[in-house]
Amino acid sequence: ADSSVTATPESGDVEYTIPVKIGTPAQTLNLNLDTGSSDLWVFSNSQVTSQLTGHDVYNPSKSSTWKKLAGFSWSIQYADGSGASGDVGTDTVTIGSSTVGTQVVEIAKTVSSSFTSGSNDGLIGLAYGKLNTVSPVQAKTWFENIMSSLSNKLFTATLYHNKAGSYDFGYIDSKKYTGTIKYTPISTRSGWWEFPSTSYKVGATTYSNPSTATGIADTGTTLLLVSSGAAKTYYKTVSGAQANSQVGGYIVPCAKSASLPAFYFSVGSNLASVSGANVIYGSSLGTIGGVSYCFGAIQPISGNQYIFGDVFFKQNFGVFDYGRTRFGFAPH
Ligand SMILES: O=C(CCCl)NNC1=[NH+]CCN1
Repeated sequence: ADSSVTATPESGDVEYTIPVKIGTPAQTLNLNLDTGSSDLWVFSNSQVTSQLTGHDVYNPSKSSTWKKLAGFSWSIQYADGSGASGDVGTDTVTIGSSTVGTQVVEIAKTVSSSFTSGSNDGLIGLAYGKLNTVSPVQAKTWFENIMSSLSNKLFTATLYHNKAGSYDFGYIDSKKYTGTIKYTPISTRSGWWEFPSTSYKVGATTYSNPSTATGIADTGTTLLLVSSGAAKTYYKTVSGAQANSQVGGYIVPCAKSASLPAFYFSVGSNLASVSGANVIYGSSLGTIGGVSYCFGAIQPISGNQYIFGDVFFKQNFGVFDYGRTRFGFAPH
């Protein structure tokens, strides 16, 4: 059955979690819906208790429908250096009113410090199953398991700054965006929701990326990670902006002044944009010369696979169309 679930921004819009019901009776955990990975893993009672403070925990021994997969394991490292690993089983997993009766659930035995101190109780990865880390047999994602029961094999993302949004499964709610949805074919070779991103625009000038440059639509990444050239070109136009090695990236004056232009970047053959106001990320890091500075939402990444994270989705409705191997967006 098609369904919708609330997407809650964790502090500072660092990530967006959804309530996921696992097992019988249902144990509800708040998972980070991550279109940049493909493992469904949860905090569990297999971890040392010092890792569990402040988290909801899945205890498979309390679920009558849990089945352990003996000899299976998982271990994942994310691009931001965080990671987790543990054991594997199956159980019933419900999001909204959509239930997969036998979903591979990866229970954590250990997680890295950023997860211990973070606000999620695990991740639900909705990229392609080919990125799943379960061994010796890779697992399908929850979406790959549910999609044949949906009206359309797609899900959409509607995220906001500091306000509850939603993920919808199986349908497109035309009230959630403006204008028309622009689609681009996805190349599934890598397993990510990946498409060409060969240009960007700052002010009136359009610049080229390498012809092989791509971007991925990644709700599990907080910011907009672009080429070093694009970041440099953008911040050159922002009075007061600077690359700050102490902070580890570009910082900008927090005052929402008009001097922050929009940043445009190609998603396939269409241009997407992030407004200047959305380039100011989080709250003040401190003052320099009496001016309070904030972290920039546009930051450089090495290589030519850019990562369009939550900053993109705070301004654009996203359509992950698995059935037609395409990604679509429209301003919201
Ligand atoms: O790992 C990535 C980048 C894929 Cl290129 N996104 N997803 C994620 N989940 C937790 C931290 N980051």
